[in-house]
Amino acid sequence: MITVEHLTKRYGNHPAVDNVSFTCEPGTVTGFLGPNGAGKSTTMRMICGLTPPTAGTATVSGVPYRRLGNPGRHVGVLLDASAQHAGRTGREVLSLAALTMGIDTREVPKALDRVGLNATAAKRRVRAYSLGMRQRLGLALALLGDPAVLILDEPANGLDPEGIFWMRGLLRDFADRGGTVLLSSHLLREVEAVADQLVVIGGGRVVAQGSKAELLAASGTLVRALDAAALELVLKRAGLSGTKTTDGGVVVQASAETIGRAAADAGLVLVELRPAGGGGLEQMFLTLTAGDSVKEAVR
Ligand SMILES: Nc1ncnc2c1ncn2[C@@H]1O[C@H](COP(=O)(O)OP(=O)(O)OP(=O)(O)O)[C@@H](O)[C@H]1O
Repeated sequence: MITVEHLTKRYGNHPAVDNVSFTCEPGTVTGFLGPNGAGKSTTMRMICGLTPPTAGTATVSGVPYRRLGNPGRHVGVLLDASAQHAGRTGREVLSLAALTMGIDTREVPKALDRVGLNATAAKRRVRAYSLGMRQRLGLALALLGDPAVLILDEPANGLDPEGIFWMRGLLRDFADRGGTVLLSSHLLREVEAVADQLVVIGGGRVVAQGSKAELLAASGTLVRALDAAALELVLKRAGLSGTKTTDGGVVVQASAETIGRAAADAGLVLVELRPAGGGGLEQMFLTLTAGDSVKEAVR
């Protein structure tokens, strides 16, 4: 269980994280989504006691991270895949961590095997690892203490499609066995496939949160017309704000009927009018992070 209450971090006058609250329950994967600079890493660093918050609190299994005795046995953390000592081999990295956590070093080969690092890779120095291999090593390290909670910042970075598929399976299995996972990403497709819950952050603030199903259902209406410029004009005249999609549609925070009537009144031919949720999480993400008016609409 992770509980974040009113977490805030200001750098000078800049609010990197602004009054962020959410919980991650056992048995679930929570996707922590946001564009670059949204405040994901800063939030995760605060949860892990690495960055002191300006205000607010965060607990893991009911306790602030810094007060956890032997934290690696409670929570597995992967914040930066390149944080490992480049001169050590993968096996050395895990062996040292095992000694620190009081774990039998005979667990190390199993941990390497679990993340798909073979005996040759285990003997290589981390500086020779690809980013994907570093992510795998970071995951092995996070899982080594058999924790109940995983906190992973962009763990899919550098993994190939097969690696991403593998990681999803691993996280799903971890949650299905009662674990709690908080997983950040700016690549929405990655999270869509594995998360049950979503927290979407933009400009340091939570702009949407809830179950994936709820959020997709509440993501507005996608409309497309033969004449895109005329549609824009009609929406503007009807006082309907929208966000353009990359393929010529518009996502509008209004019902299909409202949009359809406005189009009919103007004699506009629509070629598509449907809940935007069917277009996937990416559309919702674009909508939610598009502008303040839209953010207000989802509060
Ligand atoms: N140590 C720092 N000093 C000053 N500003 C910072 C510091 N760390 C982060 N920031 C700022 O806080 C904001 C949030 O950054 P953060 O790294 O948390 O975002 P993010 O969502 O993790 O994005 P990314 O995926 O790009 O890392 C950004 O505007 C960033 O420039």
